[in-house]
Amino acid sequence: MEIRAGLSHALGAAQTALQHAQQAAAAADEHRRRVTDAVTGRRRKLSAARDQRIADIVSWHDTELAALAGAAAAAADRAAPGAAGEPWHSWEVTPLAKAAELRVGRLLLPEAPHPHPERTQRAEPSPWATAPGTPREPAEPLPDDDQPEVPALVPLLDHGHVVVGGDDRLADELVASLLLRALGTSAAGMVQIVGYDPEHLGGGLAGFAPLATAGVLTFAGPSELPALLEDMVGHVRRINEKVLAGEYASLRELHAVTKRRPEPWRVAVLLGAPELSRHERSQLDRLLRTGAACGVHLVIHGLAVEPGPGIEFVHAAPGDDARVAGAGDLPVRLDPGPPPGVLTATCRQIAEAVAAGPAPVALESLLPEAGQEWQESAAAALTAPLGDSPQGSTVRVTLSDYPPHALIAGPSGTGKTNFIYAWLGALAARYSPAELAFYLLDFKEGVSFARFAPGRRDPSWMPHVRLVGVNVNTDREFGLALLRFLGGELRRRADAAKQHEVTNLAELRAEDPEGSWPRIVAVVDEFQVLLSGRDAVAAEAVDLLEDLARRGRSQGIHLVLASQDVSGIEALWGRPALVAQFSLRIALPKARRVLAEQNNAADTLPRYHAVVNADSGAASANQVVRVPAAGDRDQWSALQHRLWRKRPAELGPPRLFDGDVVPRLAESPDFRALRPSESPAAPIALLGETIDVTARSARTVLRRAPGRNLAVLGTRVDEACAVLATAARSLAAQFEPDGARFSVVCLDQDAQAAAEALHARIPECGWYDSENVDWLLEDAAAEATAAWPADRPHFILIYAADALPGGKAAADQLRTVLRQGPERRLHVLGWWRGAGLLRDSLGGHASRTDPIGAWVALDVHGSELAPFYPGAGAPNWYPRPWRALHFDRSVHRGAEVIIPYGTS
Ligand SMILES: Nc1ncnc2c1ncn2[C@@H]1O[C@H](COP(=O)(O)OP(=O)(O)OP(=O)(O)O)[C@@H](O)[C@H]1O
Repeated sequence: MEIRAGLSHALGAAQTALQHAQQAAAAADEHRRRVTDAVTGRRRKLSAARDQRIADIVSWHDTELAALAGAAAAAADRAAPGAAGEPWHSWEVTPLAKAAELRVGRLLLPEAPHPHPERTQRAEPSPWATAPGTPREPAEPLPDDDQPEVPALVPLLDHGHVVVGGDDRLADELVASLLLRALGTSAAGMVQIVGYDPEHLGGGLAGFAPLATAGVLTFAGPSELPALLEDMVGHVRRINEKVLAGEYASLRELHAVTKRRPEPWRVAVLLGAPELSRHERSQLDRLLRTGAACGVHLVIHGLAVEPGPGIEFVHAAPGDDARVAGAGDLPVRLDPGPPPGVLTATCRQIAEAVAAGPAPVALESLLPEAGQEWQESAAAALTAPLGDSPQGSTVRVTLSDYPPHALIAGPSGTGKTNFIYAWLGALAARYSPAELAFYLLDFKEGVSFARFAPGRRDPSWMPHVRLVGVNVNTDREFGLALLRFLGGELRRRADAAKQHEVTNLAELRAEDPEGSWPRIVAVVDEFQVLLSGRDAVAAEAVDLLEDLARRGRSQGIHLVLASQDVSGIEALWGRPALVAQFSLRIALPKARRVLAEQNNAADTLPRYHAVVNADSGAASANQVVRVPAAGDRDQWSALQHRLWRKRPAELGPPRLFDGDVVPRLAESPDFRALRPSESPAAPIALLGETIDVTARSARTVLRRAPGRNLAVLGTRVDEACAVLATAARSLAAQFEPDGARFSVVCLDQDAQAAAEALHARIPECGWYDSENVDWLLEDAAAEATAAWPADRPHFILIYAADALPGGKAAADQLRTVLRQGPERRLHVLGWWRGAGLLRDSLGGHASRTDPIGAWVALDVHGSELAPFYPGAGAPNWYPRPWRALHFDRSVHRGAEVIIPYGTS
């Protein structure tokens, strides 16, 4: 029992223990299941989070890379804009403000990104600013074409040199690309290429051949490498010395500071070379070191070059194997060479532009700032800029005691007139009219100086201009008149100088500060017309010129003589003393003889340039200047109006003498000044306008004295009628009504209308023709011989006096009137249709001619006038349309040329 009881107890305990154990096992199971579940869940979550994170990172990476590639492409665009980087299919010449890097191919980036289109387009905010980890939309792949392409660029112009190695064909294409892009990014002619291609004799640059015609491309022969290198080294030396001159470190810097580019880029293309000598090698190294600062660049293929600063190495190879040293290890895919069509067309275009010359510079560049005009004093000199020299410095021209006068030469069309405009404009803007006066004469046909005077379209004038003569090619007397006038002014100045005991203008001005002593600049364009021929006009002109040139220098009178060709002007070269005074010489392209004999600078001048030489043309004094365009009407009138508005109130317009214009009596100052008076003792008959610096009328005075008749000689009806009408109208203007008697006799049908018109203009004027002229003559002859004094003057105007009817009786009466009338205040103003016919009226060959005290000859040759001209000779007169020769015994030593007034 005990045992049983013991067993059963033990059993019970065992069962309990089992139960506990089973419970514990179940609990443990449960725990294990829960833990397992939790692990699985956590793992799933983690991997989801990881996936998300990875996706984010990939997306961020792609976007950043794309943005960076975009930024790189944009930077490349900026570094290589336009023609420097544009693909060939859309390529065109685009001159840039500064040198750019040049595209040779594209960089192959390590992982081609697939950016989101909006992101790559977006420039701001910078992709750098975005924190990593920010969720991004997944990148979408784009078609290949839209991927930002990052070009491979190499610097050349203003930076350094390029050495190309590798595949020959690809290297040639690459060199062609570089050169064309360099040409296309600069102004025509600013990149000059020298080719050295001993293997293919220029074949490597064949496409550029059109440039050779314009001198933009030259070739050095196989043996000429030393000369080529020497030449380039020479340029570097010269540019360092003269152009940079210690002031700038490089042309690039000079350009950045001054905005000027005085030298072209010179690119030497060396395509293969034999072994270089030590000297050649050192020249090459010198260029590689120092050339770029002076715009001398080398493009080398087939020649070993050590790496160095500023030297870019390109390895030409197909596919992805090309490399550009500047881009590190990145593979480069090279562009194909330029299409032949593009290459040839571009080269032609550049050659044409170079041949056409540089674009003109604006007149503005010579003028002081607006508001700064008229600030200079002309006491010592007149100085003005005329433009820039090719080296970029401003070229100034001075007129003073030395050099006092200028000689300008340039064949037609080379810009002589333009040069004069530019010079006068630059002077006029600096010196006020009180400091400077211009007298301008143009012997060429045309009206080039007319712009300085008021015209119908533009009422303004250049305030400094006192006289403008245009279309004076047949009126050489006008040139003479100007020289005489200047001679008078010279005397006035010399007298004043003597009075003040001074020797030149600067001193005179200091002694006489209140006086008006402007410097005078007298310009005579095509002055050879004045000096041509061996007549009296030429002789007097040369004498006057010589005197003016010699003495004018110290009195502030400066002569500027211009001509298409000074070489043949005998009157000039025959007088070495005269030529020597013209020490300022200005030669336009191809001008002959204006510079010294050995000085050929004008032969090679480009268009719109001039050689200015202040030392009588000695080569050492040459200054080349690029002349701005001053011919443009708009630019000119802007300047003229600006100065015109500033003119002093008392300054009137200049005298304009236009040889093509018939003057009008109503506008003659002398005619307008005539007033009627009681009984003028010396009535004035005006005859026409003199060819003079002032608009003066020629006149003859019909006082009571023998010989005071006027004869008009010649067959030209209109001119003869014009002279008679002028005389009659001017006489009539001096008398009260009834103060004088006028009779018009018309004996020529052709003059009828003019005679009638005159008759109608003069009140109470008698009219006679062949029917009743006998009455008048009878009356007049009686009057002329009467014993009683005449109560008033009587002017008889006879049209065609040689046609007088009435035979001998009438002729005698006329002779009596001519001989005796003037003393009785009876004056004949007659027109004879020839000098011989007048002689007949006076009584034939042996008769005296003194009843004709004054005459006006039209188409009558000088020699026929001898009998009416005192002394042995005949006046120098070759008839020309609407001009007449006037002579008045009582006042003239020689005859003067006049212009009849028009009939209106
Ligand atoms: N520096 C310049 N820049 C731009 N154009 C110019 C320049 N010089 C001259 N020209 C132009 O060239 C042409 C000829 O110039 P210009 O009339 O001055 O020559 P010229 O030598 O006086 O000829 P000509 O004796 O036949 O009158 C004009 O159309 C003028 O506008």
